[in-house]
Amino acid sequence: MKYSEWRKIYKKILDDFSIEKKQDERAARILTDYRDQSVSLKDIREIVNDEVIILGNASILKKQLTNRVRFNKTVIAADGATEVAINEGIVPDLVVTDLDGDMTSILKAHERGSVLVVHAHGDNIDKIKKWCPKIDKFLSTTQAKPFNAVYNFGGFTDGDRAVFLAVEFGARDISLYGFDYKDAKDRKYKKLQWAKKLIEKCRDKNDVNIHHIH
Ligand SMILES: Nc1ncnc2c1ncn2[C@@H]1O[C@H](COP(=O)(O)OP(=O)(O)OP(=O)(O)O)[C@@H](O)[C@H]1O
Ligand SMILES: Nc1nc2c(c(=O)[nH]1)N=C(CO)CN2
Ligand SMILES: [Mg+2]
Repeated sequence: MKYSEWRKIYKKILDDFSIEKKQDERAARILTDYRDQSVSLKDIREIVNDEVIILGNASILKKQLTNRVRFNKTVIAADGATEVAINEGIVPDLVVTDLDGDMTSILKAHERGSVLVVHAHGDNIDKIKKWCPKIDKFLSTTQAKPFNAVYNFGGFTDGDRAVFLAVEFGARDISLYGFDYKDAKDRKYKKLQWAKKLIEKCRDKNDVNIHHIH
């Protein structure tokens, strides 16, 4: 999604969650301290196939992954879903994270070959400073205005950002495991309602198939 289009949605999100844009921008600038660790867009393009599986972190995920035959599509884990995937012996091709999932599992996945997509926002600056030095290579994203090698493909939560990223890199058919927008409370519930709305928007704008696996 172009930033000119995302900006209108971003304004509504800033209002809805009382997020300070200036802090999001500050976080994005801090990511540039790690620019020598950048993964190229070409690397991401090679990873994302036509058919993609995205793992969200709803409590149903574990059951959905247990006893499944291994996937032969691109697998993208959204943050906390990485822990469930790794415990089931699945190494995601990509992990989309704002660094508040289980970092031991995320770093383990990275050691085993997962490429990380690290998102900066005003409320994870400490986590960026703590974890980015420990990551070999990653792609940087922001929800504010993109610049240099800090990208914005659209999306807000780790899960819907994974959908926007997949579509940006050519995915046409996306299966969502571990997505249950009602399975949370308070601020997290509100975030999941945004995730749902944004995934629908992404599907309608790009005419891609998105299946929720139950
Ligand atoms: N019921 C659910 N509970 C948690 N995550 C869900 C659920 N359904 C879908 N998801 C997706 O899985 C993603 C990863 O979940 P995780 O629990 O790691 O969330 P999170 O790191 O707190 O999310 P965020 O940082 O995006 O708020 C979420 O960003 C969301 O898009
Ligand atoms: N500033 C800010 N940005 C975010 C936040 C958040 O809590 N604060 N949470 C997100 C998804 O969980 C994504 N972006
Ligand atoms: Mg997260």
